[in-house]
Amino acid sequence: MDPSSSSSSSSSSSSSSPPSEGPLPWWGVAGALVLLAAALSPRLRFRLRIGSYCLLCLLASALTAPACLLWNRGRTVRNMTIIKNVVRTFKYIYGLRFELKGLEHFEIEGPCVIISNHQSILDMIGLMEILPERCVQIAKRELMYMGSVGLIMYLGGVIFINRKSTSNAKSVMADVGQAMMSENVKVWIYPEGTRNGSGDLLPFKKGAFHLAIQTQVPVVPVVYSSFTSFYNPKKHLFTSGKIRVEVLPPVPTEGLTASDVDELTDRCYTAMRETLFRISERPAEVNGGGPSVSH
Ligand SMILES: CCCCC/C=C\C/C=C\CCCCCCCC(=O)SCCNC(=O)CCNC(=O)[C@H](O)C(C)(C)COP(=O)(O)OP(=O)(O)OC[C@H]1O[C@@H](n2cnc3c(N)ncnc32)[C@H](O)[C@@H]1OP(=O)(O)O
Ligand SMILES: CCCCCCCC/C=C\CCCCCCCC(=O)OC[C@@H](O)COP(=O)(O)O
Repeated sequence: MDPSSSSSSSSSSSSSSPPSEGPLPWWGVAGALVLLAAALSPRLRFRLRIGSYCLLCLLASALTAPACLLWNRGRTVRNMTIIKNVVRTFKYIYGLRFELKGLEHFEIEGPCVIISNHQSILDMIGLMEILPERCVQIAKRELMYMGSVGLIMYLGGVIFINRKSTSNAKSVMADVGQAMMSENVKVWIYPEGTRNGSGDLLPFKKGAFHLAIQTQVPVVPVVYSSFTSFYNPKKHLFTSGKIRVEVLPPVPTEGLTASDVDELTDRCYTAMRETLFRISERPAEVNGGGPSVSH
């Protein structure tokens, strides 16, 4: 019997008979069950999607940190360019599309204080979509302990404050003011002081406005449209979506003093709230603006 024929016969017999139908490996079964459960359960689908985002941030941070260290040898605002280019790819993974308006208002020589509304941890994608060069953020210090994400924030020059201690926060912000001027750095602050997914604005904290007046630099308001059409943790909603971003004209602070903080805060709050309602296609409230400063 010709071995080739026997092999061909065995191969023909093997090619004619269906592949051996052994049981699925355990991981195949587990994966199939997760996918089935996710298809059936919005809550699970939401948790898988937002969990993948957290995992992506942790992994991307762990991989970007060595690049920052090799390229820029430590903590410097120059690392923000590397971080920005990495995070900007996330929008493709989650199907987020940005419509940008007013970027020319970022073309400011020298430092400024940028303020924007803050809706969720997804804001990092919107932040990096338009982040100008040499711009760092003010963050709650708890974020420093978020593993590789905390490390990458540190390397990018993020300034950590203790929100629970006004005196500590004020002294840190005073140091920020000096660094802004000496190192020609812009500072991005979320004046609401916390995430707010309501589709409206929380009353503004005053630190950003004190900082701008103390350094006599302009305040540049930035507004992101409401995420509620595609992201709502309470409804386990997290799909793809469009985000309108509008950079408003700089608000000058030359000649202003600490006694002008409340008026400057109100002016920015009102302009941002009107913009938020407009770009989110939400009817403006009949009774005008809400409270602008924390009481
Ligand atoms: C490669 C993959 C990467 C994957 C990860 C992606 C990105 C990571 C990398 C980089 C991006 C990092 C982005 C991080 C974003 C983090 C966002 C946050 O953490 S938001 C929360 C923290 N931020 C804030 O809280 C800012 C807003 N808060 C303030 O500005 C506050 O004013 C404050 C300074 C914290 C003080 O807080 P307080 O509650 O006391 O607020 P008030 O404003 O009411 O002030 C009380 C009182 O003090 C006076 N005041 C305030 N500040 C000052 C000042 N600087 N000087 C003088 N006086 C001040 C104020 O006027 C009040 O007095 P009065 O009522 O009499 O007027
Ligand atoms: C080894 C320790 C590992 C820790 C695991 C951490 C798990 C989460 C990991 C990554 C999450 C990605 C987050 C990207 C940065 C988000 C910045 C942000 O938006 O923080 C919220 C803060 O603005 C306001 O907080 P609050 O609304 O006041 O609350």
